[in-house]
Amino acid sequence: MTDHRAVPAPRDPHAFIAGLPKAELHVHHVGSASPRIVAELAARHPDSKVPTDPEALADYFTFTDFAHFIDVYLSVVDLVRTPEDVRLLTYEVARDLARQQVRYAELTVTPFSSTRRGIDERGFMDAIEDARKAAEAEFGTVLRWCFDIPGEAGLESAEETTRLATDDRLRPEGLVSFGLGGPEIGVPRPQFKPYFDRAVAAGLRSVPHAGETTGPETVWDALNELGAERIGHGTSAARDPKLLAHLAEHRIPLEVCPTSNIATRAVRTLDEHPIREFVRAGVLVTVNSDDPPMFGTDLNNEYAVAARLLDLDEQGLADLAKNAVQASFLDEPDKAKLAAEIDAYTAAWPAS
Ligand SMILES: Nc1ncnc2c1ncn2[C@@H]1O[C@H](CCC(=O)c2cccc(C(=O)O)c2)[C@@H](O)[C@H]1O
Ligand SMILES: [Zn+2]
Repeated sequence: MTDHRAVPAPRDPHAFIAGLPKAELHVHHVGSASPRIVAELAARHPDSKVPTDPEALADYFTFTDFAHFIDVYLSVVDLVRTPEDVRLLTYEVARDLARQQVRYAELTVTPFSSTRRGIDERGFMDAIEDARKAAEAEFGTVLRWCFDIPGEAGLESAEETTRLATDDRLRPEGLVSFGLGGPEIGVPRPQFKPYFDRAVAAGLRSVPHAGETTGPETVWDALNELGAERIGHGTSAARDPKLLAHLAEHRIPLEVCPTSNIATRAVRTLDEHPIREFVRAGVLVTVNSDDPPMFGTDLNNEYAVAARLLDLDEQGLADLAKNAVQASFLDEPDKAKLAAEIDAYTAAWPAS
């Protein structure tokens, strides 16, 4: 008779992941607008072209390529028109993070896209800060901001983003880092060096997107010209062994967003995703969700994807969550506290 106990059942990591305390380091503010939030904003602004029916919205969020993704992304940006819209979006995004046991998130915010659409800059800053404080008090999720330059919008957007991030009268308390997003093709990174220099001089950490849709040379530029301390995506680094060795040696973490890379067609299939190569090369890998509702994912699902691709058990998933804590811009005592919470959860698993 076969002893079925000898064949371990494939583990379902979902329950463990759902309760695992986590940190999210790469997630966009507008890109986190769930169907529920989109419907609420669209009800306020009925002239919008963004569909509100969840099925139609899922179709709308199917992208032919990265440029198409950005077009659709900007149509959702157009839904956010007043400081009260900004507050609603931010607060509701925090609620969705808290439901996934995300204790700490660095949310990438693009203030230029809002101020150029006519939202008052003071009103914008007050709205995100008000939502941040309410979310921490009510949901226990700590939010911090990364202000990013939408590179394709040109140096005017870089100047404006830098001003908003460094002017002491405007700069929000929760701001910790400075980024660069949008398309990379035709938008060379070195031109943003003076803006990153100013942001870093003002105490912000450098976290540009690089190597999402272009080759490893863009990641080198992000490191050498922009002083990157973490890399958003960095997917194409897998094609350059010297770069992988450099990232590993200098402990520059990658913010890997597997489902995003498939949805924007930056990578063909999950099985071809280079996350395994990154781990094999000793790079500090964090897993993140990028624009979760637009890509039909959430952070928990990204951890499940990583568990499959990296063959992780519960301890491996806990280590992945601790990578994000280590790579975060929390201070050391808060890092230690969150890492201890992850350890305690893992030690108590399976919870009785
Ligand atoms: N996977 C991603 N990879 C890269 N970026 C991503 C990703 N997901 C979301 N973003 C966001 O998309 C924005 C792009 C905005 C942009 O290009 C643009 C161009 C011209 C005008 C305007 C405008 O506002 O008028 C905006 C970025 O700032 C970034 O925060
Ligand atoms: Zn991103």
